[in-house]
Amino acid sequence: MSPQDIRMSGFQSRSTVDEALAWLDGAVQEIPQQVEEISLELSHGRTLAERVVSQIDVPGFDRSAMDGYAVIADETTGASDYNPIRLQVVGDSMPSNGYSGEIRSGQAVRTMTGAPIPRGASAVVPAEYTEVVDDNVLISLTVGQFKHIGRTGEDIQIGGTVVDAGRILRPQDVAVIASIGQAKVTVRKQPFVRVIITGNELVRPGEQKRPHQIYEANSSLLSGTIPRDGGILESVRFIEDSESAIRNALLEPGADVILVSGGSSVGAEDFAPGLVARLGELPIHGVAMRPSSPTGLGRIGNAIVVLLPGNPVSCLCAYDFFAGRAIRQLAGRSKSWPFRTIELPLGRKIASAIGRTDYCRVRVEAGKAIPLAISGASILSSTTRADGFVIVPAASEGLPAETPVTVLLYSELFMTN
Ligand SMILES: Nc1nc2c(c(=O)[nH]1)N[C@H]1C(S)=C(S)[C@@H](COP(=O)(O)OP(=O)(O)OC[C@H]3O[C@@H](n4cnc5c(N)ncnc54)[C@H](O)[C@@H]3O)O[C@H]1N2
Ligand code: MOO
Repeated sequence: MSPQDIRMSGFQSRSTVDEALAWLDGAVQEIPQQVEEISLELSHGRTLAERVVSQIDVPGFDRSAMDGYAVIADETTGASDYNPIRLQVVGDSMPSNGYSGEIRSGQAVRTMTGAPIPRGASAVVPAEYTEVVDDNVLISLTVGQFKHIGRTGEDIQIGGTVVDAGRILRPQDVAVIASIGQAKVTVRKQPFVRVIITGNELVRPGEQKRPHQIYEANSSLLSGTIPRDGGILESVRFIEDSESAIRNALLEPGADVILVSGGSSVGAEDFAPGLVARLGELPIHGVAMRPSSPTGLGRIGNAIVVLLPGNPVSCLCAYDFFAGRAIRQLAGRSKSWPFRTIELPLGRKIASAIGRTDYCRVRVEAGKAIPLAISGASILSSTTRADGFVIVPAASEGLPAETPVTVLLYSELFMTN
């Protein structure tokens, strides 16, 4: 056994969650930020790396906001149902095909929504307040200057910032960038995340299993959480518990983050910790938390490696505490939790221990956060019965019933940068 080999000897000491997070954030920050230029249609949900500045005014010309008649506003003064004003219709202004002349006193131009306002006109009277009589139009509404005219640059002005860097692009952000004629944007690269699933007892869903085998669930979990956090699932590799196979999967280039599920602990077949320590570094292995205490954090070259405990709840918990946070930051998102929260009183006490952070699944019922009774780290269904979770901080010995707590809601996502 190498000096770092703790197999079958147990964790000698554990890092605190804060220490683990501090190492992780530091390691992520050392990785140079990478950006790429992509076409606009592919940019939804991506993090904008450079602010977008408009080279044009939008609209680029004064345009009609109504179907109706472009007029000289002053000439409608006093117009009403009882006192319509007669103007001569001298032409049409259509979108993309404006009226080429200039309106003079006593004239109007039939105009459509979005069409350029003819020279000389200063307002639009909507069709509802007009009546056509031969070549003339009767106007029964008094309109002020620029009424129903969309002014040049009223939406976006030349040189104005349209969307700031750091924004996770929403559909309307992408649309506004399209509206200034830009077809590409520079965004943060998404990290490639490799998932290595270890465990000789695992069988893929859909296949036959023998009595002591179990169906593999963690890759199904991670293939949902990784894209949620802005990562790209590079590959899922199902690997036998053999040192050389795990070593190859760790060393192959192409991943920014490597998640190893299972084999994180101190069992005889738990090869991953020793390998990561020897191929790179594993400064965190064993965290004072429940579940997920065997979690490991390290790196090999520029790739961040997270050892996720095999127990599915621990896998989810360790992913959310550490892996997701790293992936979000690499994707240019916030390191904070991607869940909406609510404050509720606890329905029942939660036991904990000083020095240990607890991840406690709760149901929300009748305005209270009810801790789930059966909630061991192997009870995956506890996470589907739960609405969210409460974090009991290391400084706390536990929380009595009625304590106000913050519930992080699994199904209400909240993405920020
Ligand atoms: N001496 C010690 N033993 C253990 C400790 C410890 O501190 N000292 N910690 C325990 C805790 S806590 C956990 S969690 C586990 C984590 O161990 P591993 O990461 O090595 O996980 P495995 O042994 O491979 O698996 C644990 C459990 O989960 C099932 N599993 C594994 N992978 C999957 C998967 N992809 N899908 C579904 N289920 C999976 C596996 O069959 C086991 O039942 O270590 C304890 N031991
Ligand atoms: O992380 Mo293990 O967390 O409790 O079964």
